[in-house]
Amino acid sequence: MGFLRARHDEAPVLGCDSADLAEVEQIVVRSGTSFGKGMRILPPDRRYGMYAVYAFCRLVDDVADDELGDPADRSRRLEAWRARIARLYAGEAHDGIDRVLMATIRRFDLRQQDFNDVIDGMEMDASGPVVAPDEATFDLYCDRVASAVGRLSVRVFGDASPSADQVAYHLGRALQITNILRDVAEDARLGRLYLPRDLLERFGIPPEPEAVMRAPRLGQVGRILAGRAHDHFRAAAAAMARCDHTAMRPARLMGATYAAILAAQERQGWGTPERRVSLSRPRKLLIALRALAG
Ligand SMILES: CC(C)=CCC/C(C)=C/CC/C(C)=C/COP(=O)(O)OP(=O)(O)O
Repeated sequence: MGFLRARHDEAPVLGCDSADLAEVEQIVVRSGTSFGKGMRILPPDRRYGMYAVYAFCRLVDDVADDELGDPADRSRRLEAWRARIARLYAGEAHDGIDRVLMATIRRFDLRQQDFNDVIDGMEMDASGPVVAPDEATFDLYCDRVASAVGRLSVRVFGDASPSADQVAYHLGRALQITNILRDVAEDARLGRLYLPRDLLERFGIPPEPEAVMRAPRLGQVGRILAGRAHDHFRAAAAAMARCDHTAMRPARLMGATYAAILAAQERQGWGTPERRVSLSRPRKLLIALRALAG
């Protein structure tokens, strides 16, 4: 694993063992996440720090999504994660993921509250399923599962300013709303429905996953939520302009990738939610080149 060190006389990445670093990296690689490229462009300490944050998110998300366990079992496992995070802040690490996470927390001064917010968001799924939440719950969910990840991420990227937290607030919501619109069918198969109840009611759509899939007026809801996502993408770009330009490169790339997914969804329309939109490889490359040139 010598490739994790640039030169023999250089300090190891985050002061961690290469086997521990490889463990968090593997979780990211196996996930095939759309956000992988955004992480890979970072310098080594920040890159592996982001891998650790993503690995944490993936693992708690897997608990929330585990259909084999019952809600009480999932909640217990999420509480175990909360205790595990508390132990990291007390200086206690037991395995490779713990060690890289602890190094990341210390190096980038990450806040325990943000980890707990992510766990609280997963708990909403674990004890759920979430079905047509009211607007306040919808916003809280987006804050916990996406903006809290953003609050951890911007610090790892290299900007801990209030403007960077504004980027996390808006970009997190923009990404999550886009993700919800793209994955309506996949979520419905799991009995989940993240579209806000108030909007569904406004267009006479029953707040049930299967009904939403067949609703002729789903497009009305889709267009309103897409409009909100665009507003958040714009507000995130305005906040980014007040941040460290280099630090925000991954945020620009992640935003551009998901903005393109939203645009593809809008082009496809809202009548065939079971057709999940995706971006071709050349398209992704072009998006990356444009986002990084800016
Ligand atoms: C500054 C800032 C806001 C940084 C980004 C924070 C961030 C990565 C939030 C994630 C929200 C989200 C839509 C997760 C889905 O991930 P996934 O890996 O399942 O996505 P995929 O299905 O598209 O691959």
